[in-house]
Amino acid sequence: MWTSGLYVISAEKLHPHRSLLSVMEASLKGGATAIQLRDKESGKQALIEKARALQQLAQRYQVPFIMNDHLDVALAVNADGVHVGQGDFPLTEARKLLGKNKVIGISTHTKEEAIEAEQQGADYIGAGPVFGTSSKDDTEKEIGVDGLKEIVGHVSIPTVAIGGIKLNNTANVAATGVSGIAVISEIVMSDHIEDTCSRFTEILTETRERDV
Ligand SMILES: Cc1ncc(COP(=O)(O)OP(=O)(O)O)c(N)n1
Ligand SMILES: Cc1nc(C(=O)O)sc1CCOP(=O)(O)O
Ligand SMILES: [Mg+2]
Repeated sequence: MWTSGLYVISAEKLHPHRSLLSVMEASLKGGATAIQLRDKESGKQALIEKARALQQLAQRYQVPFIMNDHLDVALAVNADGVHVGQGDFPLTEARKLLGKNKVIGISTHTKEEAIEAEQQGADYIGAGPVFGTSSKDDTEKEIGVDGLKEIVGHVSIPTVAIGGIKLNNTANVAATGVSGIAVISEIVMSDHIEDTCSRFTEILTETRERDV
């Protein structure tokens, strides 16, 4: 299942000297199991062009491409899914427009939000921020590994941990029983993206093998 791995989220402004496509392709070469376009700056036309290019790239690597926030862009490029936040397009309305075969993920910060997300038919939840992050301005309070563990224990759909996830804390995050992890800065700002992604994947696998 793609949610059981490394979900890489874009942040073009963090790598001004490398293109969006080269960064995301390096992530895929390193083993990313899903990619998301997260872009708070571009207008709709540019978003559609970037999303279309990433959808085609993801298809070549046979992983899902998820569009953040913009359901209309997801529909325009036939993305594999959309990720919405608590204040974004309502999940139940998104499902009516996207149908049951597309992926819908939603951000959650508490066990109550996670339970509601599952009841409303989310395919996965993003749970965070686990740790402090500088990649998003308006985050909720850090939930820590204990908060993450609590969320994981209350839902059966896959939980993807997000927020401040680095190589040096991934083993602790993975030990909570999360399905996978979503990462921005540690990957897109890396000088060796492919190797960094491979290392994330190794740590996830090692932790799972140790904990069975
Ligand atoms: C996998 C994943 N989890 C959480 C988020 C955050 O979504 P949201 O709360 O809507 O915040 P923005 O990313 O839109 O600023 C995410 N994008 N992906
Ligand atoms: C996009 C996003 N959403 C979060 C949430 O808690 O919902 S934290 C976050 C930023 C994650 O970036 P980094 O891996 O650089 O910390
Ligand atoms: Mg959002």
